This record gives sequence, C-alpha cells and structure tokens, in this order.
Amino acid sequence: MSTEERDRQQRGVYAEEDIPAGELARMAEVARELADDVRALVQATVLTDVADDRIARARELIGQATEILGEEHHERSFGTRFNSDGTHRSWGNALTGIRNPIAPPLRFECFPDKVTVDVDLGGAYEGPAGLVHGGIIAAVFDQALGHATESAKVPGMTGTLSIRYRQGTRLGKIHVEAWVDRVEGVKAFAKGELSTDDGLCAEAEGVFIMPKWARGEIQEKVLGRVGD
Ligand SMILES: CCCCCCCC(=O)SCCNC(=O)CCNC(=O)[C@H](O)C(C)(C)COP(=O)(O)OP(=O)(O)OC[C@H]1O[C@@H](n2cnc3c(N)ncnc32)[C@H](O)[C@@H]1OP(=O)(O)O
Repeated sequence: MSTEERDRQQRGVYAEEDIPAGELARMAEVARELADDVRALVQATVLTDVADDRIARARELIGQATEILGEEHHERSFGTRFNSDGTHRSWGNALTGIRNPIAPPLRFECFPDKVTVDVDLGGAYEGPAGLVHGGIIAAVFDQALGHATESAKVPGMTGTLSIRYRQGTRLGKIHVEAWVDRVEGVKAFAKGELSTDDGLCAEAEGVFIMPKWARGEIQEKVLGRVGD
C-alpha cells in the first residue's frame, strides 16, 4: 500500500457521526457496563481455580455471548467519531476506551499544568510475579503523556518514548502524572512519573509529533474536541 493510500485510510477512521446527547449518554452507559462485565470476566479467567467441568460450562456461556455480540459489529475498529457539537469519542482506545475491556480504563483529570490518573491494576496486568508488566507501564505512560500534550493543545502521535523503571510496581493502585516540558514546532516533549505507596516507580520522557497527514483539518478537530 502506498504512503498516500495509507494516509487516506488513516484519515478515514476519523468519522462524523452526529448522535443526540441523550442517546449518546445512554449508549455510553451500555458500553461501560458491558466492558466492566468483560473486564470482570478477564480477571475471573486469570484467577479461577474451578474444576474442568465448570470451565467447560463457562466456555459454553462465553461462546453464546460472543455470538450475540457478533450479530452486528463494526468492520475493523471503532476509530474516533465526532459529533457536530464538537464532542468526540474514541471508545475503542486500548487504554481509555469505554467499550474496551482491555483498557484498565484510564480516566484523566486535567489541570492547567499537568494531567493525572489513578487506577487499580489487578492480576490481569501482571508481569513479574506480583508486579505490573513493564509493557503495561509503558502503555499507561504513552497514553498519559499523549493526554498531557492534547490537554496543552499540542497533540501528536508518539515518536519516541523512553522509560526508566526505578523499582517494581506492585499490582494495585498506581498514580500517574504527566506534563508538557517544551514545544518545538510540531513536536511536544512530555514527561511523566508513576508512583505507588512504595514511592516513585518509573519515569518517562516522550516526543509527540503531529503527523503530516493530520496537520490541518484533523488537527483543528482534535484541538477543538471535548469528550472521551
Ligand atoms: C489523548 C490522546 C493520547 C494519545 C496517546 C497515544 C499515542 C499513541 O499511541 S500513538 C501510536 C504510536 N505512534 C505511532 O504510531 C507513530 C508512528 N510514526 C508516525 O506516524 C510518524 O513517523 C511521526 C508522527 C512520528 C512523525 O511524523 P512525520 O509526519 O513523519 O514527521 P516529520 O514532518 O517527518 O518530522 C517532524 C519532526 O519530528 C522529528 N521526528 C520524526 N519522527 C520522529 C521520532 N520517531 N522521534 C523523534 N522525532 C521524530 C523530525 O526529525 C522532525 O523534526 P524537525 O522538525 O526538528 O526537523
């Protein structure tokens, strides 16, 4: 596929889909509840200790649920959808998406100088025994630093992300802060810290770049948007 074709396809996943606010709130509630149920299922799958016949029964029920959910579905991904009132939704996002049970999910608080997020990472996010997987920590930082750049109105895609793991992060509650350190043209340099009751566990630095294909119309939309 040529670069032009790939860029065109990429612009296409940013879609207009105007839905009245009340209906949107209802859809969000349904999506959240379903993702919460599946998240609980994932946790139960990791931790279960039941006998094989109970697992067989659970699989039957999961199969039925998968069949029902597959009766109608989006083609490849949910993408980002915009309402005419400027709100948007990225409900499939792997870290924040309200439809996505893989997402912890992260819910950011935005302040003038930083964004913060508190989340409980359970057994489904384990790497070394009892500790959060380093790749999950990287993913959380990626989203947090990206969110900081968006909140500071200099959004971009991750160009480079480096992480210093200072000590193991025990499974459980984590606190992350991220902020924009400086901006140079289309590049925003962001930093972040992750801590737990044990203190500082990891630090991150990243460069976020508004790609050529998104400069202009999509950049304006992203800058003006509100939502999850
Ligand atoms: C709320 C939302 C939060 C979202 C957080 C989640 C973020 C993500 O997960 S994004 C997914 C992971 N990242 C990607 O897939 C990005 C893939 N890479 C790309 O799309 C592009 O290569 C991209 C965007 C990094 C650069 O875009 P491109 O249009 O090629 O930039 P280009 O115009 O060539 O370069 C611009 C500047 O950036 C620099 N640059 C380019 N690539 C990189 C890089 N990887 N790292 C550092 N600097 C870079 C260039 O040197 C240039 O610098 P200068 O202006 O000083 O000459």
